[in-house]
Amino acid sequence: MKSSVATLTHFPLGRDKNGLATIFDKAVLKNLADIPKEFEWSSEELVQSSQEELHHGLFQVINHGVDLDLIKAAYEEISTVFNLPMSKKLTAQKKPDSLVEYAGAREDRFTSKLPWKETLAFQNDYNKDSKSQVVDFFNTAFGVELQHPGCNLYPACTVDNNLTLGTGPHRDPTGLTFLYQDQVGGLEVFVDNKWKALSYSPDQFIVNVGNTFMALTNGRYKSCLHRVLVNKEMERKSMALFVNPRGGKIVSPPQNLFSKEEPRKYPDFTWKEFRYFPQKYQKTDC
Ligand SMILES: O=C(O)CCC(=O)C(=O)O
Ligand SMILES: [Fe+2]
Repeated sequence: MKSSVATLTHFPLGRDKNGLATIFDKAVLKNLADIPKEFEWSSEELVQSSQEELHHGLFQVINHGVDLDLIKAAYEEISTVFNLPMSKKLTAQKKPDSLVEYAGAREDRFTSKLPWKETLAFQNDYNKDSKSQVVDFFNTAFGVELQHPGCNLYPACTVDNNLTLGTGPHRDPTGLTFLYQDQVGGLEVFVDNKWKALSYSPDQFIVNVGNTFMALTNGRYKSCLHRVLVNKEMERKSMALFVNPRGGKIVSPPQNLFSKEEPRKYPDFTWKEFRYFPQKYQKTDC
């Protein structure tokens, strides 16, 4: 028998009683008989990418010095938050003066081809005591950098339609994205014209080159095309740290990275102008 929720007009999983908030509730999802059409990606998007030659722009990092117990504790915290009642989570929907933002299926940004996930984003300022080389680099290049941590929960997608994605193919607009995925796996990168799965390892961070870093290196580092598959049995959680320039800082590559033979590939831009462009046109949360 088909679930009646799939017949609601605007958003198949429903809205709150004020009509403002998207309901993307794993308790409801597990009873769906069909995947709502908003979550179906086209077969091209599932298989292909562009013709250009791609370097994958992704690094797997171990020996990073982050305590595994800290990662575990962060995961427990994420579970606590995502397991809160839906009514509580919806109170953290985007408000103009809030740094915390909860969203279900990102329906606030897209109305079709939705990602099968809930997200919680927040913001923290640069830690001046940090000894990290990456932070130092961004600090030198951009003055003071801004970090956006976020976490994702991908509910199990029990209906087997082969068209639903946890996160659709996209490149992050960021400088760099640091990612941690759990044992469920599902993160894939497009390399040598194929999607390649990234295996899970408890001590592994994944670093993606984003479009801003690509522009900063005049295209020497390619930004990474990636996506996340859904899992039929298990829910998946991931944590991301998006490292970006301060809003008003102009992103411009150093002079020695371009010449007559190797001209500028991208115009100057500020992160403030740039960040909302991919949010509008691509499936990404950064
Ligand atoms: O959940 C993940 O592993 C990746 C999420 C992602 O690509 C993003 O938030 O930009
Ligand atoms: Fe991403």
